[in-house]
Amino acid sequence: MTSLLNSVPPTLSFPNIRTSTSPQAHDRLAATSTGKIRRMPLRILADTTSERKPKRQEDDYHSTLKALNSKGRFPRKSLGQHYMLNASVNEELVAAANVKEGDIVLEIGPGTGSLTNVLVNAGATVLAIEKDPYMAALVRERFSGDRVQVLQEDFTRCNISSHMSSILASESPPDGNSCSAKVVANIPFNISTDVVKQLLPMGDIFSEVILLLQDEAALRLVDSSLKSSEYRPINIFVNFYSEPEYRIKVSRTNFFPQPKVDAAIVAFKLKQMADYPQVSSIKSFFSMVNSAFNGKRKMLRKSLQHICSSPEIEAALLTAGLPATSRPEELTLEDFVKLHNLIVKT
Ligand SMILES: C[S@@+](CC[C@H](N)C(=O)[O-])C[C@H]1O[C@@H](n2cnc3c(N)ncnc32)[C@H](O)[C@@H]1O
Repeated sequence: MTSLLNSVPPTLSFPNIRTSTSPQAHDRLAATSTGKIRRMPLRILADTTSERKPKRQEDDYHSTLKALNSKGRFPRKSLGQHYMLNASVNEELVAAANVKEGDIVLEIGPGTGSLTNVLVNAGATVLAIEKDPYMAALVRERFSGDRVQVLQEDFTRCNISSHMSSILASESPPDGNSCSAKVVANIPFNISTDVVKQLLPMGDIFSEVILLLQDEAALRLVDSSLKSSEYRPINIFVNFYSEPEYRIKVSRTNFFPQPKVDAAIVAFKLKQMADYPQVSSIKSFFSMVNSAFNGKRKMLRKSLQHICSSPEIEAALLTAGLPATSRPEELTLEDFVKLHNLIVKT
């Protein structure tokens, strides 16, 4: 695994904002400068032509902090506001999704817009969902002449299918073909599970979901092996709906303020519905998987007794090529699928 270490020059300092990790200090970080958001003069020229706009300069440490200062904002811990200071991490995120001219990209939590900037430079149309009204206003203002739509909403509560359907309908080419979309986001760590649960079953809308996650959570989602104590229903869920890949470790030193943990880029290639494992009912499948893990130490012939009798479960396990004494952490996704189709009558 590669690690992007110390890519923010350690000698750089910004006089108005101090970095710290304690909650009190996090909330005390006052932004006192009146510096304005940097705008590239070439943008104005580009607005007057139908040609593609010249690329803007990438954000760096100073521009990110300056953007925060321009709105008198200080990072809010409750919103997981750890801003990316290293443009090459944003480039990695965009490259992982292979974003091309004309792609439609959902970004969750654009913050100051440093990743949005790279997405726009790659030619994407961006739908950005930002919960913080001040940051939503900042990004809306910053990208006012670009193909960027900013919605001030809580991602965990918004109707993302409906937002995406509207944007896909308006952006689809006139030949009747619909275009597919991607997700690229540096999300707050505290909503990672919600985001994964909401987005992975949306293979009809998104082809790739590229997220910057907490490193440990990323490893648990992607690498959890059978019989490990980290193996959970979410692992079955992730592999049911996607092909996950741990891409690159990102050191905590790349964020402002610096979090207490490292991060990692994870790429989820979403499956289309036709490629999901064949189960008679997805709802009853996950209900069975959750019940199986509720009694993690229990054998399946006990924890699944509400579905059918112990002898029937033992017989199904043997038919599936598994020991009658199997426990949930010993079953792969394929094993769970076989077991479900043998014991659940829908
Ligand atoms: C980790 S910061 C990343 C900011 C920016 N993308 C960057 O790379 O610097 C997370 C961003 O998500 C926003 N956010 C937090 N909770 C959110 C939610 N539930 N829905 C949408 N945005 C949220 C925060 O306000 C913040 O701007």
